[in-house]
Amino acid sequence: MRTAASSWGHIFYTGRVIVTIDGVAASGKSSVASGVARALGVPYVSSGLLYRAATLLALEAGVPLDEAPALLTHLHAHPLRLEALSAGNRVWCGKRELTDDLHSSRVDGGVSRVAALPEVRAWVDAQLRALPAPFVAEGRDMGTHVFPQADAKFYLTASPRVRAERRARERPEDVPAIEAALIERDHRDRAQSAPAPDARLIDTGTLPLDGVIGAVLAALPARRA
Ligand SMILES: Nc1ncnc2c1ncn2[C@@H]1O[C@H](COP(=O)(O)OP(=O)(O)OP(=O)(O)O)[C@@H](O)[C@H]1O
Ligand SMILES: Nc1ccn([C@H]2C[C@H](O)[C@@H](COP(=O)(O)O)O2)c(=O)n1
Repeated sequence: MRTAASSWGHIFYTGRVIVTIDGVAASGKSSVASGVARALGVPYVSSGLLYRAATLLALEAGVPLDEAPALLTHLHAHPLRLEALSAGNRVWCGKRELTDDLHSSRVDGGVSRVAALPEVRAWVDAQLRALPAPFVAEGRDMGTHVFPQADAKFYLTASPRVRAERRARERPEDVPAIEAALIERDHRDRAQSAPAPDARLIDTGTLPLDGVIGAVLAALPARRA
Protein backbone atom coordinates (compact mmCIF):
# COMPACT_ATOMS: atom_id res chain seq x y z
CA MET A 1 0.00 0.00 0.00
CA ARG A 2 1.24 3.49 -0.83
CA THR A 3 1.26 5.77 2.21
CA ALA A 4 0.99 9.56 2.11
CA ALA A 5 4.67 9.75 3.09
CA SER A 6 5.93 7.37 0.43
CA SER A 7 3.77 8.90 -2.28
CA TRP A 8 4.96 12.39 -1.32
CA GLY A 9 8.49 11.15 -0.82
CA HIS A 10 8.67 10.28 -4.50
CA ILE A 11 7.20 13.64 -5.55
CA PHE A 12 9.53 15.50 -3.21
CA TYR A 13 12.50 13.63 -4.57
CA THR A 14 11.71 14.59 -8.14
CA GLY A 15 9.77 17.82 -7.70
CA ARG A 16 10.08 21.29 -6.23
CA VAL A 17 7.46 20.81 -3.52
CA ILE A 18 7.37 23.12 -0.47
CA VAL A 19 5.50 22.43 2.79
CA THR A 20 5.27 25.25 5.37
CA ILE A 21 4.87 24.82 9.13
CA ASP A 22 4.27 28.07 10.99
CA GLY A 23 3.15 28.69 14.55
CA VAL A 24 3.72 30.42 17.87
CA ALA A 25 6.95 30.17 19.88
CA ALA A 26 7.77 26.69 21.20
CA SER A 27 4.67 25.17 19.63
CA GLY A 28 6.80 22.36 18.17
CA LYS A 29 7.57 23.80 14.73
CA SER A 30 11.17 22.61 14.40
CA SER A 31 10.52 19.17 15.95
CA VAL A 32 7.52 18.61 13.68
CA ALA A 33 9.23 20.03 10.57
CA SER A 34 12.24 17.79 11.21
CA GLY A 35 10.05 14.70 11.65
CA VAL A 36 7.99 15.42 8.54
CA ALA A 37 11.11 16.18 6.50
CA ARG A 38 12.77 12.95 7.61
CA ALA A 39 9.65 10.94 6.70
CA LEU A 40 9.69 12.53 3.26
CA GLY A 41 13.45 12.29 2.82
CA VAL A 42 13.98 16.02 2.28
CA PRO A 43 15.64 18.86 4.26
CA TYR A 44 13.79 21.19 6.58
CA VAL A 45 14.51 24.89 6.88
CA SER A 46 14.32 26.70 10.23
CA SER A 47 13.86 30.39 9.40
CA GLY A 48 13.91 31.46 13.08
CA LEU A 49 17.56 30.40 13.32
CA LEU A 50 18.57 33.18 10.91
CA TYR A 51 16.77 35.78 13.06
CA ARG A 52 18.40 34.27 16.14
CA ALA A 53 21.87 34.28 14.54
CA ALA A 54 21.47 37.95 13.47
CA THR A 55 20.51 38.75 17.07
CA LEU A 56 23.47 36.88 18.53
CA LEU A 57 25.95 38.66 16.23
CA ALA A 58 24.40 42.05 17.10
CA LEU A 59 24.56 41.34 20.85
CA GLU A 60 28.18 40.18 20.63
CA ALA A 61 29.23 43.23 18.60
CA GLY A 62 27.25 45.71 20.68
CA VAL A 63 25.12 46.76 17.69
CA PRO A 64 21.82 48.22 18.97
CA LEU A 65 19.07 45.72 18.16
CA ASP A 66 16.76 48.21 16.49
CA GLU A 67 19.30 50.04 14.34
CA ALA A 68 18.72 48.43 10.96
CA PRO A 69 21.49 50.13 8.91
CA ALA A 70 24.21 49.27 11.45
CA LEU A 71 22.87 45.74 11.82
CA LEU A 72 22.72 45.14 8.05
CA THR A 73 26.26 46.47 7.63
CA HIS A 74 27.42 44.07 10.33
CA LEU A 75 25.56 41.13 8.75
CA HIS A 76 27.03 41.82 5.32
CA ALA A 77 30.51 41.92 6.87
CA HIS A 78 29.84 38.65 8.73
CA PRO A 79 27.75 36.50 6.34
CA LEU A 80 25.66 33.73 7.86
CA ARG A 81 25.04 30.34 6.31
CA LEU A 82 22.05 28.16 7.17
CA GLU A 83 22.81 24.47 6.73
CA ALA A 84 19.38 22.91 6.18
CA LEU A 85 19.88 19.30 7.27
CA SER A 86 16.83 17.09 7.91
CA ALA A 87 18.30 15.90 11.25
CA GLY A 88 18.72 19.48 12.55
CA ASN A 89 19.60 22.84 11.04
CA ARG A 90 22.95 24.48 11.71
CA VAL A 91 24.07 28.08 11.35
CA TRP A 92 27.60 29.12 10.52
CA CYS A 93 29.38 32.45 10.49
CA GLY A 94 32.50 31.68 8.48
CA LYS A 95 34.09 28.66 10.20
CA ARG A 96 32.37 29.32 13.54
CA GLU A 97 29.23 27.30 14.27
CA LEU A 98 26.63 29.40 16.10
CA THR A 99 23.90 26.76 16.47
CA ASP A 100 24.39 25.90 20.15
CA ASP A 101 24.31 29.57 21.19
CA LEU A 102 21.03 30.45 19.48
CA HIS A 103 18.50 29.28 22.09
CA SER A 104 19.74 31.21 25.12
CA SER A 105 17.43 33.46 27.17
CA ARG A 106 19.55 36.42 26.02
CA VAL A 107 18.84 35.70 22.34
CA ASP A 108 15.18 34.87 23.13
CA GLY A 109 14.85 38.26 24.82
CA GLY A 110 16.20 40.27 21.87
CA VAL A 111 15.19 38.35 18.76
CA SER A 112 11.70 39.85 18.37
CA ARG A 113 13.22 43.35 18.12
CA VAL A 114 15.54 42.24 15.35
CA ALA A 115 12.76 40.29 13.57
CA ALA A 116 10.57 43.42 13.59
CA LEU A 117 12.99 45.26 11.27
CA PRO A 118 11.77 45.17 7.63
CA GLU A 119 15.37 45.34 6.35
CA VAL A 120 16.32 42.25 8.36
CA ARG A 121 13.18 40.44 7.22
CA ALA A 122 14.08 41.15 3.57
CA TRP A 123 17.63 39.88 4.21
CA VAL A 124 16.28 36.62 5.73
CA ASP A 125 13.61 36.19 3.02
CA ALA A 126 16.20 36.49 0.24
CA GLN A 127 18.30 33.71 1.80
CA LEU A 128 15.29 31.45 2.22
CA ARG A 129 14.00 31.98 -1.30
CA ALA A 130 17.46 31.11 -2.69
CA LEU A 131 17.26 27.59 -1.20
CA PRO A 132 16.54 24.77 -3.66
CA ALA A 133 13.17 23.03 -3.14
CA PRO A 134 11.97 20.48 -2.15
CA PHE A 135 11.93 21.24 1.59
CA VAL A 136 9.78 21.74 4.67
CA ALA A 137 10.06 25.35 5.92
CA GLU A 138 9.14 26.42 9.46
CA GLY A 139 8.72 29.82 11.08
CA ARG A 140 6.07 32.50 11.37
CA ASP A 141 5.39 33.81 7.87
CA MET A 142 6.48 30.90 5.67
CA GLY A 143 2.96 30.24 4.38
CA THR A 144 1.79 33.85 4.27
CA HIS A 145 4.74 35.84 2.98
CA VAL A 146 7.86 33.89 2.07
CA PHE A 147 6.34 30.89 0.26
CA PRO A 148 2.68 31.79 -0.43
CA GLN A 149 2.82 29.30 -3.33
CA ALA A 150 3.58 26.38 -0.94
CA ASP A 151 1.90 23.09 -1.77
CA ALA A 152 0.68 22.44 1.80
CA LYS A 153 0.55 24.76 4.84
CA PHE A 154 0.21 24.07 8.57
CA TYR A 155 -0.04 26.29 11.66
CA LEU A 156 0.80 24.92 15.12
CA THR A 157 -0.64 26.20 18.40
CA ALA A 158 -0.58 25.15 22.07
CA SER A 159 -1.38 27.01 25.27
CA PRO A 160 1.43 29.09 26.84
CA ARG A 161 1.43 26.76 29.88
CA VAL A 162 1.93 23.61 27.80
CA ARG A 163 4.71 25.25 25.78
CA ALA A 164 6.41 26.50 28.94
CA GLU A 165 6.25 23.04 30.54
CA ARG A 166 7.93 21.55 27.46
CA ARG A 167 10.66 24.21 27.42
CA ALA A 168 11.25 23.73 31.17
CA ARG A 169 12.31 20.16 30.41
CA GLU A 170 15.15 21.58 28.28
CA ARG A 171 16.29 24.57 30.38
CA PRO A 172 16.96 25.14 34.07
CA GLU A 173 14.22 27.79 34.43
CA ASP A 174 10.86 27.59 36.15
CA VAL A 175 7.60 27.23 34.25
CA PRO A 176 5.97 30.58 35.22
CA ALA A 177 9.05 32.55 34.10
CA ILE A 178 9.22 30.73 30.76
CA GLU A 179 5.45 31.12 30.31
CA ALA A 180 5.63 34.88 30.89
CA ALA A 181 8.51 35.20 28.39
CA LEU A 182 6.59 33.17 25.79
CA ILE A 183 3.47 35.33 26.17
CA GLU A 184 5.63 38.45 25.78
CA ARG A 185 7.32 37.03 22.65
CA ASP A 186 3.96 35.96 21.14
CA HIS A 187 2.81 39.53 21.63
CA ARG A 188 5.91 41.08 20.05
CA ASP A 189 5.89 38.60 17.12
CA ARG A 190 2.19 38.95 16.40
CA ALA A 191 2.62 41.23 13.34
CA GLN A 192 4.21 38.43 11.32
CA SER A 193 2.58 35.44 13.01
CA ALA A 194 -0.92 35.22 11.52
CA PRO A 195 -1.86 31.84 10.05
CA ALA A 196 -2.22 31.69 6.27
CA PRO A 197 -5.92 31.51 5.34
CA ASP A 198 -5.24 28.18 3.63
CA ALA A 199 -3.19 26.69 6.51
CA ARG A 200 -4.45 23.71 8.50
CA LEU A 201 -4.42 24.50 12.25
CA ILE A 202 -3.12 21.81 14.64
CA ASP A 203 -3.24 22.12 18.45
CA THR A 204 -0.06 20.32 19.52
CA GLY A 205 -1.04 20.56 23.19
CA THR A 206 -3.31 17.55 22.90
CA LEU A 207 -1.04 15.31 20.82
CA PRO A 208 2.36 13.65 21.33
CA LEU A 209 5.07 14.71 18.88
CA ASP A 210 4.64 11.59 16.73
CA GLY A 211 0.91 12.30 16.61
CA VAL A 212 1.48 15.80 15.23
CA ILE A 213 3.96 14.53 12.63
CA GLY A 214 1.48 11.82 11.64
CA ALA A 215 -1.34 14.38 11.37
CA VAL A 216 0.75 16.54 9.02
CA LEU A 217 1.74 13.58 6.86
CA ALA A 218 -1.85 12.33 6.72
CA ALA A 219 -3.10 15.78 5.68
CA LEU A 220 -0.73 16.13 2.72
CA PRO A 221 -2.84 16.04 -0.42
CA ALA A 222 -2.76 12.71 -2.21
CA ARG A 223 -0.20 12.78 -4.99
CA ARG A 224 0.67 10.11 -7.51
CA ALA A 225 4.02 9.71 -9.21
N1 LIG B 1 3.51 17.44 20.41
C1 LIG B 1 4.47 17.51 21.30
N2 LIG B 1 4.38 16.82 22.42
C2 LIG B 1 5.33 16.90 23.37
N3 LIG B 1 6.44 17.68 23.29
C3 LIG B 1 6.59 18.37 22.17
C4 LIG B 1 5.63 18.32 21.13
N4 LIG B 1 6.05 19.16 20.14
C5 LIG B 1 7.22 19.68 20.57
N5 LIG B 1 7.55 19.19 21.77
C6 LIG B 1 8.71 19.58 22.57
O1 LIG B 1 8.51 20.98 22.85
C7 LIG B 1 9.75 21.66 22.82
C8 LIG B 1 9.66 22.81 21.83
O2 LIG B 1 9.58 22.28 20.53
P1 LIG B 1 10.34 22.98 19.32
O3 LIG B 1 11.68 23.45 19.71
O4 LIG B 1 10.23 22.04 18.17
O5 LIG B 1 9.37 24.25 19.10
P2 LIG B 1 9.55 25.49 18.15
O6 LIG B 1 8.18 25.95 17.82
O7 LIG B 1 10.44 25.16 17.01
O8 LIG B 1 10.29 26.50 19.16
P3 LIG B 1 10.90 27.97 18.92
O9 LIG B 1 9.77 28.83 18.51
O10 LIG B 1 11.46 28.37 20.24
O11 LIG B 1 11.96 27.81 17.85
C9 LIG B 1 10.80 20.60 22.48
O12 LIG B 1 11.33 20.12 23.69
C10 LIG B 1 10.01 19.50 21.81
O13 LIG B 1 10.60 18.23 21.97
N1 LIG C 1 9.74 33.35 9.84
C1 LIG C 1 10.06 33.85 11.06
C2 LIG C 1 10.76 33.09 11.97
C3 LIG C 1 11.07 33.62 13.17
N2 LIG C 1 10.71 34.88 13.45
C4 LIG C 1 11.08 35.49 14.72
C5 LIG C 1 10.07 35.28 15.79
C6 LIG C 1 10.81 34.71 16.96
O1 LIG C 1 10.76 35.55 18.07
C7 LIG C 1 12.25 34.57 16.49
C8 LIG C 1 12.82 33.20 16.68
O2 LIG C 1 11.98 32.25 16.05
P1 LIG C 1 11.73 30.80 16.66
O3 LIG C 1 13.06 30.17 16.83
O4 LIG C 1 11.02 31.00 17.97
O5 LIG C 1 10.88 30.11 15.66
O6 LIG C 1 12.30 34.94 15.15
C9 LIG C 1 10.01 35.62 12.56
O7 LIG C 1 9.66 36.79 12.84
N3 LIG C 1 9.70 35.10 11.36
